[in-house]
Amino acid sequence: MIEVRNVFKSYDGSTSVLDGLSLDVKDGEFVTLLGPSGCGKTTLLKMINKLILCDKGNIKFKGKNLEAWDTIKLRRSIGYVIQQIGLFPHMNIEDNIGYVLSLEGVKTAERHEKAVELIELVGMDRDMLNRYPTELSGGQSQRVGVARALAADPEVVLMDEPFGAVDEIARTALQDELLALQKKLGKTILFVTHDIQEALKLGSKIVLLKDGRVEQAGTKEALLFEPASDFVKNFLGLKGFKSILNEGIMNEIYEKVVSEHKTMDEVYSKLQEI
Ligand SMILES: Nc1ncnc2c1ncn2[C@@H]1O[C@H](COP(=O)(O)OP(=O)(O)OP(=O)(O)O)[C@@H](O)[C@H]1O
Repeated sequence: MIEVRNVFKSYDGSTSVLDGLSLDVKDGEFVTLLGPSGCGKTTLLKMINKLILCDKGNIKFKGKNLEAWDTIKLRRSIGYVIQQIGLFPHMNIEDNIGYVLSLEGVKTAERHEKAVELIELVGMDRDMLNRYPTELSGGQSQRVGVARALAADPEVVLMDEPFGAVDEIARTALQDELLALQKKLGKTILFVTHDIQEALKLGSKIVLLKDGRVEQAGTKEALLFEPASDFVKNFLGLKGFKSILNEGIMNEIYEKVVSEHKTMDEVYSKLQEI
């Protein structure tokens, strides 16, 4: 779906932000892009959406070079969700979601139908369509951002720290819903995050960037158990392990310990046993 080959980018003509980056995103894949602040994650997403151009290298979308794509057509095939989702404050939620469709000349009744379908798809009540952006919580705004990005039925959705500004409970719910949504719709997703647990939870493939290049790409098991470098090992570290344990093992340990009413000493020796 997306092929990035040996891409270079410098904003100031001397420091490389992307430094020979290559990356593949396959049809239906959920790829999470992880890396230290400033390593070029947002730059790469903007490049795929033709918001900025690379200095050298090549990017293909569906087998065709980006230069050969009509920019408007490309952007309609690629949904884009960012942290400050930028809903239009003077439009209600229905019009926000249907904005791209209105540009395409889709009639009001059809836009309404689509907005109802999408708002319910992202787990919100259709009554919310009449509200204005200032009347929504942070988590609800992000859901609307996802609904809006899906309105033109894009094949790919680029997401740049979409859940960065919401609290942990809303964030966990949004992550679970996004996973369910991706399973249902089969969209290809490229998701930027600086949160290690989020990257490992969501991605079927995790790509760790360092200094504008891919340090390692693979499943979470590959990155955790076969790190390509000390950087990968140290970057994922204990947080990475904890996020695997979260998926059941921690629960099992907790249930075991709680149900057996151990004293702290007993708990400690039990944990050592495990
Ligand atoms: N328009 C710009 N002009 C000049 N420098 C820029 C511009 N946009 C980004 N940069 C610089 O390029 C580098 C990479 O930025 P980018 O936003 O791609 O990183 P990132 O990995 O997404 O970072 P973060 O995790 O902090 O969001 C940074 O050093 C940033 O300061």
